[in-house]
Amino acid sequence: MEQDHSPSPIVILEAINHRYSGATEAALKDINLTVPAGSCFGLLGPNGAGKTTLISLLTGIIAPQNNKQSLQGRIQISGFDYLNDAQRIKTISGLVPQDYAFYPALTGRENLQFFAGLYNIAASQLLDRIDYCVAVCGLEKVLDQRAETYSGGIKRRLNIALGLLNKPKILYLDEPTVGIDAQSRYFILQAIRQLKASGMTIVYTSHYMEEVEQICDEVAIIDHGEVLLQASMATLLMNERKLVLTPEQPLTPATLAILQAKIAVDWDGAHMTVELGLNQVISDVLLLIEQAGIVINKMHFGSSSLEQIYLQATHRKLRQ
Ligand SMILES: Nc1ncnc2c1ncn2[C@@H]1O[C@H](COP(=O)(O)OP(=O)(O)OP(=O)(O)O)[C@@H](O)[C@H]1O
Repeated sequence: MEQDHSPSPIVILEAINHRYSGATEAALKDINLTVPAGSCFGLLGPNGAGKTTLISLLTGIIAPQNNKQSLQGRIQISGFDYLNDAQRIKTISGLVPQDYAFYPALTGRENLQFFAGLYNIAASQLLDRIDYCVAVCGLEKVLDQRAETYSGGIKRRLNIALGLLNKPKILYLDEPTVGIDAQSRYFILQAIRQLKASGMTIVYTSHYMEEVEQICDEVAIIDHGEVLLQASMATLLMNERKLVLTPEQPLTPATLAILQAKIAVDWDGAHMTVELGLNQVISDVLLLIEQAGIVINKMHFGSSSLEQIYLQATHRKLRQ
């Protein structure tokens, strides 16, 4: 497994296992992860990989007291120990589940007021807090309509607003953009950026690679309950900087040897593939190639997309 640890993790998981009662296989196996504070952390994996289980564990949906026997390993969140400080962890965590978590027959305002009552928010702060959630999620115009009348996108936004009621330090979003139109998707991604800019740590699961690529700065790919890879987005995409060149004439072994003494180049009989190092500049590489007397007919440069990296890691598509 590849890992690059960022300096100040807010969530630390060490050797975490979880097996649902009655299940033959563990849903989480020896999970080691760190979520950098203030990051937008993308948790990726195919159906059944263990993403929701992991979020449920971190947010106490799978209650810690039920895990004292079965939980091996260590979870620390914002300096609090998972088993001993469960209540404090709850107060700094917000969860936006995959399913709608509101009463359809109530209006948006009534839902916000009802769920705010479940937190210990001082009466003097209550209205401001609801206003904050409404503003982040753009619910002003629909606030006094019943939630069941909302479009899919607005329902998702109300779900997010409810997860923000305790102004969490860490917000867990489980597939917040499933089944919504492009405009709502854009709105939600902007809201997530805004929350991150305010200092909130975001843990985000999604099947949409292009979304994750746009908003996440750290990514973990999990499958069959195991972490396959954790890396910063920059490192992940940077590692994949490849220059593919098609020369006019096939390379001779002698020319290849000269080039290989200077750059990391592979030759498959038709294409040269150059792996660019972090500080390597394309023009320097092209100059070397020109100096070796090679005429290039075609050139392609680009990082792999996150989707390509994901497929390489999991050997399968997101939804099969
Ligand atoms: N309540 C449960 N009881 C028993 N097994 C469960 C339970 N919830 C999930 N599982 C199993 O645990 C494994 C991980 O499931 P989980 O829902 O965490 O995956 P996921 O990555 O969130 O999938 P999806 O993308 O479909 O939401 C699966 O094999 C699933 O069948």
